[in-house]
Amino acid sequence: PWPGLIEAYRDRVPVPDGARVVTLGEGNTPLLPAHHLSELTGCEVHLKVEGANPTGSFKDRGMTVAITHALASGLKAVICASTGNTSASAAAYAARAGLTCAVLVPQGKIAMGKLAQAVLHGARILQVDGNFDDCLELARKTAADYPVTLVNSVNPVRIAGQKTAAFEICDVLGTAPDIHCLPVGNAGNITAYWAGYAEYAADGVVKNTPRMFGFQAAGAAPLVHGEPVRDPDTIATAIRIGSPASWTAAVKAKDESDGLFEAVTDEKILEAYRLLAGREGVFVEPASATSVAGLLATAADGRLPRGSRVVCTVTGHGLKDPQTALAGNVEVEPLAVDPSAVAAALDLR
Ligand SMILES: Cc1ncc(COP(=O)(O)O)c(/C=C/C(=O)C(=O)O)c1O
Repeated sequence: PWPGLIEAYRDRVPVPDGARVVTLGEGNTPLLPAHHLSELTGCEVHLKVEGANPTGSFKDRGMTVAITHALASGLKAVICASTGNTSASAAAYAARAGLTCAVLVPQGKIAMGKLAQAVLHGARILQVDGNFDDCLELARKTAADYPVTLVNSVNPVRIAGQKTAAFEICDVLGTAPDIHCLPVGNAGNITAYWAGYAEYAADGVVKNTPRMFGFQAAGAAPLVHGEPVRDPDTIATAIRIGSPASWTAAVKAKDESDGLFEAVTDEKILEAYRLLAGREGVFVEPASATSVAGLLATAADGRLPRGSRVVCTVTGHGLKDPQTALAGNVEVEPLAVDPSAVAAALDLR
């Protein structure tokens, strides 16, 4: 059976000697061939389905390591700022470890599924009248002044855990992909992927590294503009971030990999969101569809060499944000009154 991420990559993920490993069986997520996207782009496209993690997003990869370290440190509480998924993951792993968890979330801008998770896992939820960046500043100040561990991705052990996604992709494909597409918010994940690919290449496990294609929502694209965005806004609330904490490392990953940052509109994000669920059978939250919206945009304007081996990370499960899933997307079928009505609804006549 899959032992969880730390045991699976013991020699590559640092944990304190004798530490009790806190795991929920995270990692080993599907790398799914995307037949429809491959046809559309003329590339060999795979989806790294991170919604399959225990709390429904890639955050679990970093949180198993961060909470294992926090428990070993003897401190009794952890804190994080979050647009939602980090808080859901921190709350779950803290509960598993018997630690108290405080989460700072932007008031009214957290998707319902994520809030439900933090509530049920028993986190102390503090809604901040501001955006994610304000939450992170408050979390950092609190962790500096009080005996509580900050478990945001500014904590390097989070990056150490998240780089394992790159290892899994290489272990399955036998090589690194030519191009890796992913959404970018606070920029911890693109930093972690690049660290993982570079580590595997440096150790000769793979012979190549991918170009890192980081995509941001047009209303929240500081890395694309080259300067912070004061009032970021996008329907993809998970990446509604104006000043990424891992800015420098993300730019380094983009430059070293000969990659790019590009913005995609909310409209294109929702198109990819519907296409993933409707044609590939993969239900992701809007921020996750940003990577596929970006893939399609670069394919459309000829920046994706045909036949390229591409991996798109889809970072969170669609159930995280049921409100967006149902907003204006649903033609409610008439009540099924008799078999002919059902047949009609299935166009079986
Ligand atoms: C579904 C989903 N997709 C992409 C991102 C962007 O990753 P980063 O570029 O590493 O920030 C997030 C990030 C969420 C938080 O930052 C948080 O939960 O506080 C996410 O939840």
